[in-house]
Amino acid sequence: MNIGIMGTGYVGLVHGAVLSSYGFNVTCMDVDEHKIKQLAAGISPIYEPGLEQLIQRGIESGTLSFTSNAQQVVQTSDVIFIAVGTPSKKDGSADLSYVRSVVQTISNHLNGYKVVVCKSTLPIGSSSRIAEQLNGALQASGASFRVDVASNPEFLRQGQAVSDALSPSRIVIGTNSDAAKQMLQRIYATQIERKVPVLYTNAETAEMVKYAANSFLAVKISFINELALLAEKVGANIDDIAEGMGLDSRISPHFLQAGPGYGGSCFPKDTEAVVDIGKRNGEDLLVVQAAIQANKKQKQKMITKIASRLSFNGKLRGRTVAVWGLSFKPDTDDIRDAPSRDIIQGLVDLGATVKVYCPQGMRQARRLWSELNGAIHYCDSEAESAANADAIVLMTEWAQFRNVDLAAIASNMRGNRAMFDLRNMFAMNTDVQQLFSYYGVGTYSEPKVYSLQEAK
Ligand SMILES: NC(=O)c1ccc[n+]([C@@H]2O[C@H](COP(=O)([O-])OP(=O)(O)OC[C@H]3O[C@@H](n4cnc5c(N)ncnc54)[C@H](O)[C@@H]3O)[C@@H](O)[C@H]2O)c1
Ligand SMILES: O=c1ccn([C@@H]2O[C@H](COP(=O)(O)OP(=O)(O)O[C@H]3O[C@H](CO)[C@@H](O)[C@H](O)[C@H]3O)[C@@H](O)[C@H]2O)c(=O)[nH]1
Repeated sequence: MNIGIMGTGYVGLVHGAVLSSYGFNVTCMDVDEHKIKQLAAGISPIYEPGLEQLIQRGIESGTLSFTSNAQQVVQTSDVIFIAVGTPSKKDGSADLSYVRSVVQTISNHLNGYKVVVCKSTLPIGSSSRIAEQLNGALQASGASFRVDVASNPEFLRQGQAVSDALSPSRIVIGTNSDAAKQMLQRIYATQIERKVPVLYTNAETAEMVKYAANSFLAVKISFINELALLAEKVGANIDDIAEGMGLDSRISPHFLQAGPGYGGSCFPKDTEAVVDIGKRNGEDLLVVQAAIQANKKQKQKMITKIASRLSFNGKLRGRTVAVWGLSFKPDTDDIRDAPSRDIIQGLVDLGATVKVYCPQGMRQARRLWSELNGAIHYCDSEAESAANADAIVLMTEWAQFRNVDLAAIASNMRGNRAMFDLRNMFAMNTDVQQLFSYYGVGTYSEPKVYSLQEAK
């Protein structure tokens, strides 16, 4: 079977590489020719553990290829996956311009029966509209064939995308077409044999499962983050609270890690999009709206917390803050909607000198946060960023931060040597807490008064 994938972002690339490892003939297509050249040379444009090796193996075995020739992909594929981005528009609704463009491209080149599979996260009803558009055009042109369209949302997590695609938590197949269903069963045969649960439903339900899952997880995070703020006030410990709650299997311990707020390429845009879909259908999704508001508040609270411990007259002029971690989570170089962006902006606005270090996120930050160039200083290591700093803000829980020589780092800092551990990485480590004026999230700590000479 020949599989075409339109869009080589996270989802297209990981999915394509995994399918090629199962022996399918996969061609990945993208309008970004630079990306295609890189990929054809076996270079992954994104940092994702295991992905580059998988791409190289696919190329070597001849099952994976890359092109910017859409016509060739459409015409040689039995199944075409749509995996282009669906970012947020300013009003929160999903920007479907990439989807529209790719559907038009598919429509222009159709030459026989195919199954078109929507992998992108799409507003409810999109797959059916795509089917209408494609089949309407075929009918108008007098073609003697039709296409089937299925919704097959993706649930992979960045940082563990390859293993998630190899062993997904579930496969959701939304279609009324038996032919499309059978084609997808063949594609996922390996996972189905391994007893991965499969949900067969209609396209609208499949599309909504994706928004429901992401917004529920976002609600869970905002819930624990709000309780973390309260825990700090009342002398309770949020990590213990999360453990105590999570031991109830109805609640589950997952996604109860308090932090600086959720970010990334999915939760922020998908929560906004589902609220927009609700409004268009006359339903106010109040719980999701509250999660979005709480997430904004959380980031602001982190800025206020840092400023209240470090500031002089509410300002941070003269203070130097080292930020560890820019990516929205560890093991990815993705900085889309990362909480670090808003928190760094808040610190810069208060006058702080901000030095940043991230194991993988700095290349993207230099490129995408150009407005911050000049306002922040990029460093080559944790130690360089913290040298002579008043505080470290641990923004993202990269595992390597556990292995740095924190005693040496603390000895090169100044003032009260504050550590704002926004991921509670060292919340159980009393040695680390003795090296710094330590502040976790949702962990009670006595306010410490900044004791060094005030900034000029
Ligand atoms: N990133 C994730 O972890 C993740 C997980 C599950 C679902 N999703 C969903 O999958 C979709 C893709 O997300 P992503 O993060 O992989 O996207 P992305 O923004 O990283 O990449 C999209 C790619 O599509 C390409 N593209 C745009 N227009 C095109 C066209 N007309 N033809 C061919 N290629 C085109 C772009 O050049 C880009 O390389 C989104 O709807 C997203 O919500 C993402
Ligand atoms: O207990 C938690 C768990 C996560 N986060 C934050 O939530 C965000 C998202 O994390 P995660 O869900 O691990 O990353 P993503 O790669 O964005 O994956 C989510 O978004 C994808 C795109 O839709 C889905 O496919 C995945 O199932 C869904 O988990 C990150 O900023 C995390 O730091 C927390 O603050 N606390």
